[in-house]
Amino acid sequence: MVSLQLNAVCAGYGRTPILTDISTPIFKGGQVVALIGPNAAGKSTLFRRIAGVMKGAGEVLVTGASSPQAVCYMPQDTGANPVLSVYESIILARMQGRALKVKGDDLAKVDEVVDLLKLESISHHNIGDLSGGQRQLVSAAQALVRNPDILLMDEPTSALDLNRQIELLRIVRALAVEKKMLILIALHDINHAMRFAESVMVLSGGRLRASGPTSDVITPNLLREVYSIDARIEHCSKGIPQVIVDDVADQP
Ligand SMILES: Nc1ncnc2c1ncn2[C@@H]1O[C@H](COP(=O)(O)OP(=O)(O)OP(=O)(O)O)[C@@H](O)[C@H]1O
Repeated sequence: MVSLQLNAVCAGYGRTPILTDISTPIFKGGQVVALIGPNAAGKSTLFRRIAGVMKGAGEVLVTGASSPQAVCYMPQDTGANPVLSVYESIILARMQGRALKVKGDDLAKVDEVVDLLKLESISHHNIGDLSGGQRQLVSAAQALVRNPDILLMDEPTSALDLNRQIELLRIVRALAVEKKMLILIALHDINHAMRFAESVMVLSGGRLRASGPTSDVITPNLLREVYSIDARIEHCSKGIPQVIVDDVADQP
């Protein structure tokens, strides 16, 4: 099974350091890990560093991967050419880094993902004609179709309506369990983190403020220190902890 551990990881842009000394426990496949933190905390930068798009000091240790292209980074929006159809853009994502000949099992995988994310009705539409939420679902499809061992999803629900947010996160969680994938998701919605992630990493100012089981880490104290809000943890009718925000905290 795949596993990921960060050891004193750093990264920056030019001479400006952004991430400092990030070390984590070992995260194993089969789970969802939420990455939370305020704007500009360094969440996307950390994903780029894990995906190998950025270099820096420290180690990103991946073991048990099934292929050399174990890690897939899903940006918030699809970068696909606007004149491609949805279906074509998903095939191209599937074929990334492989021989150009599309085989039957590639098309079967594309069909599976189109079906999973309910994209049939728009599969022949051009990317340039889609709504923001539809583009975001195509970005998710482009990531899932590659069947990575480790999937880094950067705010995958930011453009989706509430129903589709829950639907996508349910699919993601089921895939993590079923395919033993390790899925890291950057989220601004703490309640989604509490509902769908076993573990959480909290970034603030480019440093790891806390990490561990979601219900242990997300507390009123942490929310006050990291987000400057006064909040309580209540439980929904299914018994899942959820954050109720009372106010913006007084600044010290
Ligand atoms: N390409 C870049 N060149 C220079 N600085 C950058 C670049 N991308 C991001 N930064 C800076 O790095 C810092 C962290 O940005 P990053 O996008 O990683 O934060 P984030 O936690 O993902 O933020 P958000 O929640 O707002 O999406 C910010 O100060 C940002 O201005």
